[in-house]
Amino acid sequence: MKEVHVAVGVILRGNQVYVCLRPEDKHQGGKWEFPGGKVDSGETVQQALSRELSEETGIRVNTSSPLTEVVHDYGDKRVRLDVHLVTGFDGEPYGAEGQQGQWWSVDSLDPTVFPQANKEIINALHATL
Ligand SMILES: Nc1nc2c([nH]c(=O)n2[C@H]2C[C@H](O)[C@@H](COP(=O)(O)OP(=O)(O)OP(=O)(O)O)O2)c(=O)[nH]1
Ligand SMILES: [Mg+2]
Repeated sequence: MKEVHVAVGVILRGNQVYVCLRPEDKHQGGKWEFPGGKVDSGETVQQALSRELSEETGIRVNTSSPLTEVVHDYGDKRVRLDVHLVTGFDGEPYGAEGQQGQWWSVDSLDPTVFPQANKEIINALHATL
């Protein structure tokens, strides 16, 4: 199965991260996610991260650092999540594609409301902060 390369941004402010609700009609729909999306051909991960976060949350990424990389096979789709911690940005994130968005405290993140691959992201986040 082809692997989909995805740039994911964990937007961090204080002890909170910004999460969005995936639309029902999408893969893993109805789950909460960290904003991001597919790395287009000819694009660096950094470029994809900036583009996707601008499209999905309206922010401009200024400072980010690699957090972790997670490969996960959902059976119907295999993803490689290139996850970056976004600590510097301009603007106030919002659901720019009409999706719900919320700030959640890092300590209270419940892995069961995210896609399965996110358990590793949340673990990495706790280990880093
Ligand atoms: N953005 C994001 N995707 C995640 C997370 N966890 C996880 O398993 N995924 C998976 C779900 C999707 O299969 C894939 C991301 O694809 P996407 O639907 O966001 O891609 P995209 O923004 O480019 O949108 P589209 O072209 O499919 O409309 O990665 C996460 O925390 N954030
Ligand atoms: Mg997306």
